[in-house]
Amino acid sequence: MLNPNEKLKIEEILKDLEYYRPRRRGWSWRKQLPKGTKVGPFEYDQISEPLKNSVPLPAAHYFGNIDPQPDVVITSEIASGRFEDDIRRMRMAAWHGADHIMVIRTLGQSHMDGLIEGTPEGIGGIPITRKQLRATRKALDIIEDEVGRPINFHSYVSGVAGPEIAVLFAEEGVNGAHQDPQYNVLYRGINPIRSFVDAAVAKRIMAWADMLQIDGAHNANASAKMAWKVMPELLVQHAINCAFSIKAGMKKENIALSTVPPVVSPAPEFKMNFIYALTVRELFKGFKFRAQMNTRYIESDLFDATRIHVLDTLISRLTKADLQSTITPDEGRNVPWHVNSIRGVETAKHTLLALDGIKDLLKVNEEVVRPKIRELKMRAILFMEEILENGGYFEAVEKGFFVDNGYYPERLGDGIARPKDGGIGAGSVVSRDPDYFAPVCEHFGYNNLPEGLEKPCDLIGGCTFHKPEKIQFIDELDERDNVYLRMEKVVKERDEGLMSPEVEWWGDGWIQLDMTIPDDEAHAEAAAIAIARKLGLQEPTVISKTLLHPSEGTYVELKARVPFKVRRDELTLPEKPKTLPEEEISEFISRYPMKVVAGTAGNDEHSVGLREILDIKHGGIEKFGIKYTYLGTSVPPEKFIDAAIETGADAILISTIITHNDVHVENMKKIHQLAIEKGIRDKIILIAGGTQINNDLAVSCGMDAGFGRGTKGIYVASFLVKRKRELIGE
Ligand SMILES: Cc1ncc(COP(=O)(O)O)c(/C=N/CC[C@H](N)C(=O)O)c1O
Repeated sequence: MLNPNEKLKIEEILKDLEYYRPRRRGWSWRKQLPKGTKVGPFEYDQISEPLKNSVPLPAAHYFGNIDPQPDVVITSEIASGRFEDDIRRMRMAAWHGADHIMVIRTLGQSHMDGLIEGTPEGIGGIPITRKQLRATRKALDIIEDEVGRPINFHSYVSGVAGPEIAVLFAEEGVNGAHQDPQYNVLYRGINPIRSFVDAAVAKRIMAWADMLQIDGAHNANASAKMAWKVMPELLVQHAINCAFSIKAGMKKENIALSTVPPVVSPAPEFKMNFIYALTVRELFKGFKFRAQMNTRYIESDLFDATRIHVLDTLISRLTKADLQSTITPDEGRNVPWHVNSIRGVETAKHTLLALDGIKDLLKVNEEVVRPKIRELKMRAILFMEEILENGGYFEAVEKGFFVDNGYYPERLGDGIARPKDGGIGAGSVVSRDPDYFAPVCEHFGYNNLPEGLEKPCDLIGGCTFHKPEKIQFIDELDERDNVYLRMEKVVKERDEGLMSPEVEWWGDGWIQLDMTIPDDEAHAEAAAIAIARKLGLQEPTVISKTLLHPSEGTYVELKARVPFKVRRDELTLPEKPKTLPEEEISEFISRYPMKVVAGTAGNDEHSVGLREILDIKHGGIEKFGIKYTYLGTSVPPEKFIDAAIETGADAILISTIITHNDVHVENMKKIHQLAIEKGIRDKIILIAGGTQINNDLAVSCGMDAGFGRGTKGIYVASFLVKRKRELIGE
C-alpha cells in the first residue's frame, strides 16, 4: 500500500514483473452520486464518489477543503519517453482527479509491424512494450488503491501491428484504446484494405477485453488547414468507425466518439462549436462521448490554452461528455511537463464542477439551432451518399474525399488521397482458405473449427486469454538502453538526497523562468537568453513570448537547466505558523470578545501591511470578530500604552518596517518597558510585525510574538487566541 508521504519506488514495481497479472479486465466508469448530493456547504447534481486521497482545487480551503469529483471521467495524457517517470506523474494526476491515463506512443509506433520488447527510452512519447505496459498497470493498481478509485490505462491500437497490439493490451489488462482504421489510412499511409481487415480483428479482441474504444475523428480536425470546414466529414468518419466497430462485435457503450470543438477564439467559436457538439450527440445517441480539448489551434501561450480548455469543457457540460480528455496546455510548446498535465486535469475538474447542473438552468433556443443542426446533418448525409455513389469507402479515399478543406459539399480538392492498393502493407491481405483454422479465441471472421470443439484454443491446451501463464515475458533486449541503467543514477541521487528541479524526468534539471523586457520581441528574446546565461543557467531556450507592445515590452518564458544540485539534509525548513481553524477562532472570540490597539510605531509611515492584518478584506483579524482601534502611523510608544489602557485592550499590535540604527528594536523594548511601568504587562499581549521582524527578535525585545514577511491575519488571530487562553487559563 502506498504511503502518501513516501515516494513510489520504481524498483519495487519492476520486481517480479514477470509474475504480475492485471487485477481486472475492462473499463471502469465513475460511480455516480444522486442529484442533490451534499458536499460541504453545497449541493451537487453531477458528481461521483469522492477520493480517499486527493489534492483539491486552490479555493477549496474556503469551503472546508472539499474535493468533489465530477461525474465525467477525466483523462491525462502522459508519456515523457520514460515510463518510470511517467508513473510518478500518473500518481500526481490521480491525486488531482484523473482516472484515465492515456499513454502517447513514440516512434510513430503505427508503423512497427511487430511488438517491441524491453524498455528503450522514447522521445516525447513512449515505446509501447509489454514490460512498460505491465509496470505501468501494476503501478496504477497501487495508485488507484491510494486515491480510492479505479484508474483506466489507455494507449493506441491503430497501426500495422494493430491485431498484435490488441492481443498484447488484452493480455496486459489495458482498459481503453484508440482504434480507428481511418487513422492508419489517412495519417499513416497504411494500405486501406489492410487497415480495415486488421481493425476487424483488433476490435473483436478489444470487445473481449471489454476495452473502451476511442475513434480517431479528432485527427481530421487536427490535420485540416481550416479545421471548422471538416465538421460534416467528422460526422461521416464517426459513422464509419461506429458502424464498423459494431459489426466487428463491439458494444455501443464501449464505443466512444472522440469529439473536439473544431475552432477557437478569435473565431466566434460557439456559433460553430456548440451547434456541432449538439449535432454529433443527437446523431450518435447511445454511444459514448470522449470530449477532447482542441489541439489544432493551441499555441505556446499557457493562458490562451487554458481559456480554450475552459470553453471546450463548457461545451461538454452544455451537451454531454462521458470522458473529458485534458490535453496538456503546453501541447503547443511540446514540453508536456508534470505541472502541465496537472494543470490540464485541474482545468477540467474546475470547469466541470463550476457548471454542475448547468443544463437545468439553460434551454437551447431550438428556433435558432434546429435549422443549423439539420443543415450539418444534411451535409454529412450527402457526403455519405456520395461515398456510396462512388463505390464505397476505398474508392472515396482514393479520390481524396477526406480531410478536404471545403465545407462539404464545397470541395477545395486538397484532401488526403490514398490508393486502395497502395501504402504500407499493400497486397498483404490474403483470403482464408476453406480449411483455415486459428486455434485462438476471439478471432474475427472465418475460422474452420473442427467438429465438437468447445473453444478454438482447446486444441492447444488454452490460448493466452485463457492460460495467461503462456504469455512470454521478455524483460530486456538492449543492455545499453533500458530502465535499469536509467534507474541507477536516479536511485543513487534519491537515496543521497541530492535534489534538482525536473519537468518530466527525475533530476532533468530544467526550470522555467519568465521575465518582462521593456523592448521589442527580438531584443527581449536575446536579452532574456543573455540574462539566463548570466544567472549561470544552461541551454536557455525561449518557449513562449507574449507581445505586450511592439516597442514598450515583451513577456518572455524560457526553460533552462540548473547545473547544480542541493542536498536535502542541508535544507533549513521554515517552520509553518501554527494557525487555528477559522471556526475555532471565531467561536472563541464570540465567547471572549477581544480588542486591540494597532499602529505603526515610531517614525514609520508604512501602514499597508498592518491594514492587511487588521481589515476584514484580506482575512484580517476583524474577520474573526476581533475589534481594533487604529492609532495611525508614527505612533510614539507612550501613545500605544495610553490607548490600550483607555480602551481596555487585550493586545497592542505594532508594525515596524524601518530598521536603520535599530529603531525597531528600540520601539519594541520601550513599549515592553512602559507596559511594565504602567502595571499592565502581565495582562496585555504585545505583538510586533514587519518585513524585518521575526519571532525570536521580537521576543528578545520583550514582545509576546513577532510576525515577518507574508504574515496573514489568521496567524495573528491564532496567536491572540492561544495567548488569551493561557492568560485566562482555558
Ligand atoms: C485513432 C488513433 N490511433 C493511433 C494514434 C497514435 O498512433 P501513432 O503511434 O501513430 O502516433 C492516434 C493518435 N492520436 C493523438 C492522441 C490525441 N492527443 C488524443 O488524445 O486522441 C489516434 O488518434
